[in-house]
Amino acid sequence: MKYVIGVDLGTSAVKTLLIAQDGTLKAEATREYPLYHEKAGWSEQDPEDWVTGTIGALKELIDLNGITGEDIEGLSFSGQMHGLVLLNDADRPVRRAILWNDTRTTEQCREISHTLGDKLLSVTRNPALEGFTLPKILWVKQNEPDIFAQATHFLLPKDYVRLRLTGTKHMDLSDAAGTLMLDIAGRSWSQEVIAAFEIPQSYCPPLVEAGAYVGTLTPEVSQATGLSTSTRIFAGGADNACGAIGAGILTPGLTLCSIGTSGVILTYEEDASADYAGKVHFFNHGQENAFYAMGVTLAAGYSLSWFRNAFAKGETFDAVLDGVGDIPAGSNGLLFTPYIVGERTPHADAKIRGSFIGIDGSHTRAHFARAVMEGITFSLNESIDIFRNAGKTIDTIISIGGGAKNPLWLQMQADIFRANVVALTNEQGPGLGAAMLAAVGSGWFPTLEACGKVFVKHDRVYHPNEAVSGQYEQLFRIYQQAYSQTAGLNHSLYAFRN
Ligand SMILES: Nc1ncnc2c1ncn2[C@@H]1O[C@H](COP(=O)(O)OP(=O)(O)O)[C@@H](O)[C@H]1O
Ligand SMILES: O=C(CO)[C@@H](O)[C@H](O)COP(=O)(O)O
Repeated sequence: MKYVIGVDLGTSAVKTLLIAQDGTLKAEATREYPLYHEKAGWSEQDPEDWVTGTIGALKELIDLNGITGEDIEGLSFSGQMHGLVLLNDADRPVRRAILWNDTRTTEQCREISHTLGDKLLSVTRNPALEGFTLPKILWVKQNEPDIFAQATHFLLPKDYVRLRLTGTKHMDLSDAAGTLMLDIAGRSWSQEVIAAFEIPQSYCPPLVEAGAYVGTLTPEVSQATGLSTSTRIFAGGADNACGAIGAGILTPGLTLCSIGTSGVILTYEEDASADYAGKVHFFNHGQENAFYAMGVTLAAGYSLSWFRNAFAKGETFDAVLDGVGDIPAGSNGLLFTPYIVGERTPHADAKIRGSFIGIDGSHTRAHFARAVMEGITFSLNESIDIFRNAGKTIDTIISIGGGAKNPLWLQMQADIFRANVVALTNEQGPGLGAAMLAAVGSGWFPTLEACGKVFVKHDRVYHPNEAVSGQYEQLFRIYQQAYSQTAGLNHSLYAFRN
């Protein structure tokens, strides 16, 4: 039997999937790693943790499943986007990686917007947001000049892991799109952008397609994992591009909802002509010559994880959500805004923070848990609103990520989004997309669409309940007022955060 492996370098953990030629999941292995929040708004990881975790998970995948390295034909990656890994000339990180959910760079974003003016949107197709990579490079340059002086080039998280596994250095277009330095339509580094901030061309790695063959494992990694040096390694893509591939979002008309640490609503774009005026992100897809637009809720699953850690430590998500189904839509008047690390869509605001509004003496922990789920889903609905207002039809949504594990949440998505929500059997998120890139690269299928027909399997469809949807529509209009009603208070409280 032949297999491919998908490696999903997530924010909370690296997940490795062993996938057979019929698309079935044969095994998986995961390694978690820590996040460092030294100051409010900061979020960092140690790239060495990613490498150790990936090698450990790959070894477990091979060791425990009675297969040999030679059985694995291809391996590819999906990675958390935007994280800055600054490297020296020996290809070693000069500091910890600054992640996508780190919001220290508001000043640098202002500088980028001011310097590039209209060019920013026309070339990079995105506004300057704290999470993107270019502002992080400028932050290190301005705040840690001694460290910056040691750096000679940069990579994104999964590119660094791939470098350590294969010894080859690349960045794929779908991930490069999130640096704010790529000419998205032209599919090349924007000379205008990098020159404007005096970033030498040599800082930017060679660009490849997500499906490109990039090499084989080094003998050391082969020995450490049990994988063979004959396994072909393919570049891989940004986690949202891979999530879209793994959910079969490969043709126009399809929409994805992903609730992982962050949450996204993503729609397929067959060319770069759509213009959302920067209200949503616009990036290159992992499928060649295609694109996608997406709105991002920074703390989607993270809000529920925070709630569990703060108020139900040690409990499973199922235990935390116990009783939530008995509470009516609207959590008996309790509303939650999931801005606990700032927000991106539709309010790009690093200083906003979350609220519970309408706390009543009768509310129990289950009301709070339901309000958290509803608030996250309302936030995602803001992105759906943007797409619908731009003329897109959104009637069917494929739902993935940890949030898709709970049937109640899937029904809530259908009710709030007023769309049919499709769950996948064996939902594996971006890791499956990475495995599909490896399967196509290994010659198992001629195209990603052909692979999707075998690998992506639909499960139950959740239809909106008209009465509940009507209630949620009213609640959503109330939710939409919460940002402007709480922004001033939160901005004043900013000075009191550590
Ligand atoms: N059984 C569950 N029920 C509801 N939500 C869940 C469940 N399991 C995980 N989640 C949510 O999914 C999130 C993790 O999703 P995942 O896709 O694994 O994250 P990432 O890849 O971003 O690290 C958690 O933060 C949690 O909010
Ligand atoms: O910043 C973004 C997208 O722009 C995030 O979606 C990251 O790519 C990480 O996502 P998780 O899968 O860890 O939630």
